[in-house]
Amino acid sequence: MPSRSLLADAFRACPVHVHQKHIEFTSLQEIPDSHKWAQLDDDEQHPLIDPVITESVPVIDLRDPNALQKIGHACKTWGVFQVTNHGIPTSLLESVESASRSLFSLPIQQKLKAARSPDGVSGYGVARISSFFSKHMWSEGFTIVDSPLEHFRQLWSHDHTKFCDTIEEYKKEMQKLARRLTWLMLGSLGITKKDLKWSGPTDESKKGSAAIQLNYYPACPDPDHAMGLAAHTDSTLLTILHQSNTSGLQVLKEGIGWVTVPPIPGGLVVNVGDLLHILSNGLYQSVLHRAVVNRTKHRLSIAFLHGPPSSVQISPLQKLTGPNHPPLYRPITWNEYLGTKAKYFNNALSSMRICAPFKWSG
Ligand SMILES: C=C1C[C@]23C[C@@]1(O)CC[C@H]2[C@@]12CCC[C@@](C)(C(=O)O1)[C@H]2[C@@H]3C(=O)O
Ligand SMILES: O=C(O)CCC(=O)C(=O)O
Ligand SMILES: [Fe+2]
Repeated sequence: MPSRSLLADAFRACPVHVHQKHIEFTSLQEIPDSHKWAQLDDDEQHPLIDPVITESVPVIDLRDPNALQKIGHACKTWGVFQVTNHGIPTSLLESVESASRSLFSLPIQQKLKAARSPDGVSGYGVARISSFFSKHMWSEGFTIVDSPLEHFRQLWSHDHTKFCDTIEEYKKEMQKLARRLTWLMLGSLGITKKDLKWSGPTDESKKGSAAIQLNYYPACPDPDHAMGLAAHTDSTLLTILHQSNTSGLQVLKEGIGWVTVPPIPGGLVVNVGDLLHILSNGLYQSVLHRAVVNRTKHRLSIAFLHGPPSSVQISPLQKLTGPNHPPLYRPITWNEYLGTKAKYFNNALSSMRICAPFKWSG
């Protein structure tokens, strides 16, 4: 594992102060006004779609000989897909889920010992994007960048080692899968390792950076007026999400509305992130998604946020630009992009556009 990644420096210059009292969700019989959102299904522009009667997010078996082409199609049309036969052992997914469950079950005072600082990236707290909303979200999060040792020692003074080992193993396996998926996603656009200067296979400094986000959504007495995690795109190349067996993830499909991504046994959700959208010069969409909550069941999700080495400049790949397709975005590093996102949130991409968007044909 690389010692300390530059990603930890990303928010030093743009601290996020979220003025939110930490509450014990489970003790509440009704949602307080601070957490009450407008009726979620009232959005006429983006209605909620029943996945049984409409299209659903593609499920791709990585052993399928046509996986490359199916992945390319999913990235262009949905910006998200689920993968099966991905090689991550079920036992590891269960261990990381169980570690997350233990973490969020701790008393609030204990969790706050590992609270994320306003200018930090790692630790316990609300989602960074909370500062953009007047209402609070019905969730708790824990972000891991680099080693979780110090925070885990504060949470569990005696048995933190086993939780650290689980996270390290998860990071190692997910890193491999993320690199494989990146090549499949870029490969279906005709991009090879030669086209990407920072793609060296072994050099530590060229390995992508990553963060792990543990999300916990307690059961909620009024789920239609609560938001687990508000609509956002991920500031990554790609995100791999494991969700516990309760549904809650929804993605916005253009021209259709919010579509639920149901948990499937052994499946992992893969989102196209903003940096892959930039690399692909707009061919792949970074998917807008959100998490809703459930009246009786709590839900956990574990996101592996995969990015490039944090100091590498990301810009539209030369092979995907030309007279009819000029570069849509200026070059930017992952760290700079996280700063831009912290400032402009869902307008971050448009803030770095250098030419008017165009439609790709085909
Ligand atoms: C690498 C990162 C992406 C992220 C910000 C972070 O530094 C670590 C947490 C990530 C996360 C997870 C929940 C949703 C999200 C929007 C947020 O508030 O924190 C993402 C951030 C992102 O993708 O922009
Ligand atoms: O919990 C989910 O389904 C979504 C989580 C998510 O979008 C994230 O962690 O970035
Ligand atoms: Fe996300």
